[in-house]
Amino acid sequence: MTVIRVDDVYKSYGTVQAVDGMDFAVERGELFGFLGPNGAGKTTTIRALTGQIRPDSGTISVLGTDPTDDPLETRSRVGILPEQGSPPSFLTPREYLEFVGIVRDLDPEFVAERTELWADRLGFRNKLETLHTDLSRGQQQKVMIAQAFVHEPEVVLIDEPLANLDPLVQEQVKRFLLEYAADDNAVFVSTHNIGVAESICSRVGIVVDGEIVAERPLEEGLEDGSLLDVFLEHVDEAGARDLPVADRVQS
Ligand SMILES: Nc1ncnc2c1ncn2[C@@H]1O[C@H](COP(=O)(O)OP(=O)(O)OP(=O)(O)O)[C@@H](O)[C@H]1O
Repeated sequence: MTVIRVDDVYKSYGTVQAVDGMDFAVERGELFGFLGPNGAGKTTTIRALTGQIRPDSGTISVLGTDPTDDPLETRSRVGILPEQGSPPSFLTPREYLEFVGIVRDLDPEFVAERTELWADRLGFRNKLETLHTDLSRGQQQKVMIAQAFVHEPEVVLIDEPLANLDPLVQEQVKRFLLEYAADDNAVFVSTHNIGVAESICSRVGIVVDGEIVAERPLEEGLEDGSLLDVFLEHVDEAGARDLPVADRVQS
């Protein structure tokens, strides 16, 4: 069943054409990778998927609803982990997750139980009562992951999921995302990191200059070389320069 559908979407900021005829669909059970270089239009697309901006033209449907028609309904059924989002500096993780629970109209006992579960899963239990301002960037990222999943959404939109996390936690989060998607949910991961896309995604769409230029299923390996080869084939020199060094030297 299709849970995200983006049909011929365009969005410009003044003279910059950020999204330029974007087309894709994501099904339940998929961990879909939205892979593109800096400035490809990934964040703009996520903002449209969450109803924060209205496309200039084209249509978007998330769980059967146009997110700009009913952003609150969309956000109640969707988990969002924004790029470089950080929790409020003046709250502790426990207070913030309680706050998210209230906004999402969740039972406080359920939220308290989920808070413990996420704190254990990501290893921030000893920081539950510490103000975010006193947490490291990686610890704040863990709290942001917890808030995206606390209401057990059917669709989760994540911008650069593993940013700032240490390798052990990266592995735990990868495993969790795979399990979460397989449990009849959909996880949409936006990233410029080929390694991340290759290691977790069941399917990848390569985004260049505001549109998807290639799509590949990844579960059974690629027929036309590595994902890096496919990526480089479709991304111009400027995009290739933006790749993390580890990805450039890996082929
Ligand atoms: N508010 C804005 N005003 C003007 N231009 C913008 C704005 N937001 C984004 N852009 C431009 O739109 C294009 C797409 O940006 P977007 O943030 O969607 O890319 P991205 O793929 O998420 O990049 P990155 O991987 O660097 O986060 C870029 O050229 C960017 O400079």
